[in-house]
This record gives sequence, structure tokens and C-alpha cells, in this order.
Amino acid sequence: MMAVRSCLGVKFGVSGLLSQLTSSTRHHGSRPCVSPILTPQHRNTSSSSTSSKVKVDLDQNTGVAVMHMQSPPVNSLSLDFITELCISLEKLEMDKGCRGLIITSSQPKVFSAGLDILEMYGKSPERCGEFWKSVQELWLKLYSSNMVTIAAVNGSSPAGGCLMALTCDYRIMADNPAYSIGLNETQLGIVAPFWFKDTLMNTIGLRNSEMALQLGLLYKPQDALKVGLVDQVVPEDQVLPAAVKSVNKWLAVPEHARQITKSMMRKSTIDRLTSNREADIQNFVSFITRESIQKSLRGYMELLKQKKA
Ligand SMILES: CCCCCCCCC/C=C/C(=O)SCCNC(=O)CCNC(=O)[C@H](O)C(C)(C)COP(=O)(O)OP(=O)(O)OC[C@H]1O[C@@H](n2cnc3c(N)ncnc32)[C@H](O)[C@@H]1OP(=O)(O)O
Repeated sequence: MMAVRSCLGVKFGVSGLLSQLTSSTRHHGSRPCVSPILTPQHRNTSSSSTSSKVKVDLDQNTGVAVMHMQSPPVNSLSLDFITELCISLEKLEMDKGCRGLIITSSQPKVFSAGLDILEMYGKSPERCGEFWKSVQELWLKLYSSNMVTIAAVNGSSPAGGCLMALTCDYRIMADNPAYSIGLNETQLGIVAPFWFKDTLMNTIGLRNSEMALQLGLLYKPQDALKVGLVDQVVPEDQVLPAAVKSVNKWLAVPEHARQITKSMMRKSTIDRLTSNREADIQNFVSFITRESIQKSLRGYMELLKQKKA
């Protein structure tokens, strides 16, 4: 039984993963996603918590939390923002009263613009390594979560934003053709690492991933639906209500069976990263600090500014 538990990562299995993550964070001396000390008071009475970039509303009756990303202007994933997200996720994961999580954005028109490009441009190798470790940690926390996770994608969601949505169990996107979603890394002259690729492949299959990744495709909501990148497209004002409806459907399944099944489906993908974290960090740092890659990122940022002008 113990072997099954540790292998499949049910509630206490995730705690094991968390302690593994925090201890490896300490080992490498980078900024930790600190595990907050949870007192009974925190667990039972708090229904809303806000840090500067993340607001969480937990409905104690349904056990469903809504996490609002509020890092203006576009929820780009900086080290600070990722750290706040990790802390919030860890709190919810350890809270027995929380069984479902809806992730959405408070920013207009954007779910998340993906990794903060400024974290990858002109930074020291040490800082790049610290940043990448936090990106890994966020992915690990989300992809291995025991909660039912629903992405309420109420705006554009390129690259790392798409990855966040892909880690969830179910994705609902606003039916607005101005929005797009996809792993567009190649369009920036950078490469989606293997675990981004694995997460996409697990969702839309090999052939669609091959095209999506090489071409750096950003899909309009209806096209994303066709390819299976999102599961449902609804009118903009229905995204959150549809997410609430979905989370309840998923929560109606016997919890233990659902969690074990989820873990079984995702374990090999998660293991590939956990057993290669340090090499993946080194790979990222040596790639992103290359002059040619820095030049591509500079060009891309200029393009973004021109688009605005
Ligand atoms: C081998 C393997 C090894 C590993 C190899 C390396 C692997 C790396 C993997 C990388 C993953 C990523 O996520 S890379 C990130 C990819 N992200 C993107 O391509 C998104 C780019 N952004 C957009 O397309 C748009 O901004 C969008 C999100 C749709 C919102 O459009 P809007 O018109 O509403 O807003 P904008 O005017 O464009 O943006 C508002 C401001 O935010 C800034 N901004 C926008 N996106 C930003 C971002 N991601 N990071 C920082 N800043 C950003 C803009 O420059 C503006 O700044 P001001 O002008 O100053 O106001």
C-alpha cells in the first residue's frame, strides 16, 4: 500500500514531492517557494487571501478556490510572480478544505503573456538559473496537483501562459477571436523545452504538437477547440460560470480514484523532469545567455513595442 501511495502521489504523496522540491531548492541555494506554516486558523476560517499579484477566494462550502492572477499589465511570469503563485498553490494543496481550483486572470484581455521576457534578457547566468528553477517548480506544482484544476482562459495565453493552462485538468476559453493560445516559442527564436513539449503532446497528440511547436502556432479559440488545446469555448461572460460547473462535475467523481488516475496518467512526464532538473537548468542557462538568443529576444521585444506604436 505504501508503495502504491508513494508511487502514485495521493495527497500525502504530493507533500512528499513538495518537501523534495523545497529541499532541492535549498540545496541549490536559490529563492525557495517557502512552505507557509499552516495553523488550524488559516485552514478553517480564511476564505480569501491576497498577495500583491495573486488573489485567492476559497468557498469553504464547495471546497473550490478561484485564483485570480493580477500582475499588470499582462500577467507575465516573473520570478516574483511565480514565487507568489507557488506559495498560494502550496497553501491550497495542503488545505484539506480545498479540493478544486479554478485559475483565471484579473487583467483585461490576457490570461498570461507567458514567461516574463525581461527575466531572460540581459540577466546573469545565476539569476537565469534561479528563474528557471522557479518555472520548473510552478509546472511541477500544477501538473502534479491533487486538486481538480480548471483553467478559465479569459484572454490571450501564449507560451508559458498556455503551459499553465495545459497543466490543468480542463480548459475553458472565452470565445473571442482577438484572443489566442499556443506554444509560440519558436516565433521568438527560442525552443520550448522537453517538458513543455511533453505537456502539449499529452494534450493534443504527436502530429498536432509537431506542427504547433515547429510553427510556433497561436490558435484562435475555435481553432484551439478543434485541435483539443482547449476543451470548451464559451461566451466571454460565461467563462467563470462554466468553470464552476465543470469543477463540480469533476469533484463528483470519487476523489481517491480520480487522484490516483490523474497521477498515473502524469507520473512518467513528471518523473522525466524531476530526475533531470539540474541538467535542464544548465541547459536553459547556456541556451538563453547565448548572444544569438539574446539578440532574438531583443528583436522580439522591439516588435512588441512597434506593434503598440
Ligand atoms: C533547448 C531548450 C532550452 C530552453 C529554451 C528557453 C525556453 C523558454 C520558454 C519560454 C516561454 C515563454 O513563455 S516566452 C514568452 C512568450 N510570450 C509572448 O510571446 C507574449 C508576448 N506578448 C503578447 O503577445 C502581447 O503582449 C499580449 C500578451 C497578447 C497582450 O497584448 P496587448 O496588446 O494587450 O499588450 P501589449 O501592449 O503587447 O503589452 C503590454 C506590455 O507588456 C509587455 N509584455 C507583453 N508580453 C510580455 C512578456 N511575455 N514579458 C515581458 N513583457 C511583456 C509589452 O512589451 C508591453 O510593455 P510596454 O510597452 O512597456 O507597456
